[in-house]
This record gives sequence, C-alpha cells and structure tokens, in this order.
Amino acid sequence: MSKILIIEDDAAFCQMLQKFLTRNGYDVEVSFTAQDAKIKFAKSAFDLVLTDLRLPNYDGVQLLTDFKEINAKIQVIVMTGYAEVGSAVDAMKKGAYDYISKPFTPEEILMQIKSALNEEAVSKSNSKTDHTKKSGSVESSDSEDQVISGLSEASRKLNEYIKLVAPTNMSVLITGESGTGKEVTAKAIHDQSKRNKFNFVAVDCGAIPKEIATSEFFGHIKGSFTGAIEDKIGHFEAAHQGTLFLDEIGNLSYENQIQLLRALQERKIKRVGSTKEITVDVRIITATNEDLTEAVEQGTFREDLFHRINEFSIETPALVDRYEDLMQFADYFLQKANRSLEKDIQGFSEEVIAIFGKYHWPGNLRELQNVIKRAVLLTTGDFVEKETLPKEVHKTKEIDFSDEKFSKADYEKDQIVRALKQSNFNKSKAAKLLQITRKTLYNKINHYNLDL
Ligand SMILES: Nc1ncnc2c1ncn2[C@@H]1O[C@H](COP(=O)(O)OP(=O)(O)OP(=O)(O)O)[C@@H](O)[C@H]1O
Repeated sequence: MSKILIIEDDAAFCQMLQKFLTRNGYDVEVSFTAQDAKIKFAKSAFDLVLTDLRLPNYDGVQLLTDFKEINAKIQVIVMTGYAEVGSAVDAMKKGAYDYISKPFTPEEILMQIKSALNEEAVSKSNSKTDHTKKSGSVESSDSEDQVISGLSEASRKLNEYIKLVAPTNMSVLITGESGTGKEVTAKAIHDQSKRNKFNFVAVDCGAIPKEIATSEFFGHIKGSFTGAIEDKIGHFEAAHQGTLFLDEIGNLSYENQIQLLRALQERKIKRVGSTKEITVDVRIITATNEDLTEAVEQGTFREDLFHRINEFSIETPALVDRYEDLMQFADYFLQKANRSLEKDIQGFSEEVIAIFGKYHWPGNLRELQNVIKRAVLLTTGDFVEKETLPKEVHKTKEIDFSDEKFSKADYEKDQIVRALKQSNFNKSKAAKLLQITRKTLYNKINHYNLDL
C-alpha cells in the first residue's frame, strides 16, 4: 500500500482529501504545518507527498527542497492557488513531479497520484523525477510520444539547428524557459546522431544531493562507503558511446563541476573507491533555464566548464514566441490525453481556442499539456469547453483582444515593465520574476524597443 503525506493548513480540506485517498486504497497521514510534516517525514518512509505551496510560516518550495535532501526520489505534487503558476513552475524546477491548481476534483488528484506512483500506463516523459528514478540507467522513450516540429519561424529555426548539430560530436548547451522542450530537444539530437544505437542517459542535476553526486556520475565499488552494498556503474559508463544529458547543469556544486570537467577533458573516469581508470566516450548535452553567463560572472559556475559544454548553443522558444504552433501542440496533447485516459474527445470549442490564444503560458508546453489533460478528464461531451479550464488560464479574459497579436504583445510588454520596476530595473532580477533567461529578457526589450 503506497504511503502518502498531505500537508495543507486548511484542516477541513486536508481531512476530506485524506478520507478520499484512504477510500482509494492509500495509507495517508496529514500535517497542517511544515514543522509537523518534517517530523512525520523523518519518521516514516513515504512514497508521495502532496503539499500546499502556501503554508503558514514556511515556503512550500523550501519544504519540497528539504524533503528532496532527505530522499531524492520522493514524488512530490504541489497544490497551488489561483495565479501561482510561477511558483508551481519553480517547484517543478526543484524536482516536483507535477502541480495541481485548486480547486480540483477528487478524480484529478487521483489521476496525478497514480501517474506519479506509476500505477497507470501514463507517459512519464514529462517528469523530472523520472530521471532520478532512472539515474544510471537507460532512458526509455515512450513509443507513443512523438516530437512535434511546429509551424512557426521559431520552430523552423530550432529544427534546423537540431539537424545541423546532431551528426557532429559537439557539446550542446540548451537554454530556455521551463517546460519549453529542452529535454525533447536533447533527445532529438541524440536520435538524429550516429550515437542513437547507444544510450541516451538523462540526469537531473537539480535532484542529486551533492554528497552522492560523484558516485552517481562515476559509479562506485562495493564497500567504498557505507551503503555501497554492491558495485554500481555511474551515468558516464551508462552513456558510453551514447549521449549524457545533464539537465539543470547550473545546480551542480563547484566540486562536482571540477570532477565533470576533468572527466570531459581526460575522457576517463574512476569509480569511487577504485584506482582503475575507465575510458568513456560520451557526448554531452546540457540544459539550463538560468543564465549561466551570469553564474560565471558571479563565480558560481566555472568558466572553463561553461566553454567546454557550450560548443554550440540552442534556445528553445517560449510558447508566447511560437503562438502559430499552439493549436498543433494542443491537438497533439489532446490525443495523448485521450490515449492515457481512454477517452475520445474530438477537439476544443471555439471559446477554448480563443482563451488559449490569449493566455501567456508561463509554464510553456508542459503547462499546456497539463491543462489539456485536466480538461480531457473533466470533459463529458465531445469537445473541451471553457468550464474545464483552470482559473489562471482565464486570467486575460477581460482584456480587449480586438487585434490579438497586438494585445498579446501589449500584455507581455506590460509584464516586462512591471517586473523591471518591481526589481528596480535590475534585469537579472526581473528575468527571474518573469521566469525567463536574462538573454530572453534582453531580446524582448529590444524587440519591443523599450526605452529604459
Ligand atoms: N516538440 C515536442 N513535441 C511533443 N511534445 C513536446 C515537444 N516539446 C516538448 N514537449 C512536451 O512538453 C513537455 C515539456 O518538455 P521538456 O520536459 O522537454 O521541457 P524542459 O524544457 O526540459 O522542461 P524543464 O525546464 O522543466 O526541464 C513534455 O511533456 C514534452 O513531452
């Protein structure tokens, strides 16, 4: 029986959820505060944590980080209120499996829990924690998953870059906002390369506690430290002759950066506890949604490593910059949701299509996919109707979109100016608030000709 910990300060809601999940066969404990949750988490082994993002006297994202430090493989789903998508995206970057917007139906949360616990045949390719589960092993690609090429100019350029760089052995740094398809891009490069007969090993550097990172990357031999009960190969060896994809590379500790650089330069590694050198032939693809050049300037990311991983760089476009692709992706995600939920929804109502076009999608393709899956679950007729969309997607509803493109630009411009003012015109801080890279912010400032 899987064990779940719910953390939610609304006691009535929390108990209702507990009853519902218990009826569905889970062993459920509840906490109304982060402090109590930490004590419970330390005492028993949970399979999944369901936590509110806004807790009294504690930040839900911090709590997630605390849990991940104790158990890197714990599945965490965060519950968010209206207009908290930004924090939810932040939580996903820190290793949350998924987020769910309140209010939600019991069926919705049950579906996510089952998916997180791998209790149904739902594609897990959108899960970051999936990497940690698979760490050291081969990434299995879901045969049902396709890569959509997109019709926009931004997509055309992205595909062209993938095609150009794939056959080479160059290290590729993929930058882009969260949920824009960085991992999908890395996999596409691997698939189109000569290395495609060998493994594509995806590692989420943000989810590996730094104490075990060396052993995760390079493996260890039995008895080399407490807990090393058998020999284990690391990600480098697993990716031999294939591709090693390091997601959230900016999260690697300075010490791990040195080790990584050495392995890349010498093309040799040693397992922890062994003196034997093992030759490895690995192509490195990395991804980040932070500004690494800024991290280099601040001295938190090594410049030599930055140049080593950045022989070629690709930026995955935000969904707002590829609106022409929106409905193509929406249709694809609809079919994907139909398959996993065994439904046969035919399409979207006109109103839903209009709402999709007006929303700014801060969580990008991942958010679009989640919104559609939720809507498909709630849809009883043939078409997805606006009532099945979460509140935040309706947010831009009152804006007059007589000229849709112009208004979207207006909305974005307004957000940028607001973020800049809020951060005292510090562009790095503003980029963080907007959840885009500093480079994207500069591009947008130039694009809109903002005189600052
Ligand atoms: N070209 C594409 N075709 C089909 N699905 C896609 C495509 N690009 C992205 N997706 C889907 O969108 C979701 C997000 O993609 P992905 O995980 O690659 O984003 P990411 O940028 O790596 O996210 P993060 O910054 O959180 O690591 C996934 O479910 C993925 O399957």
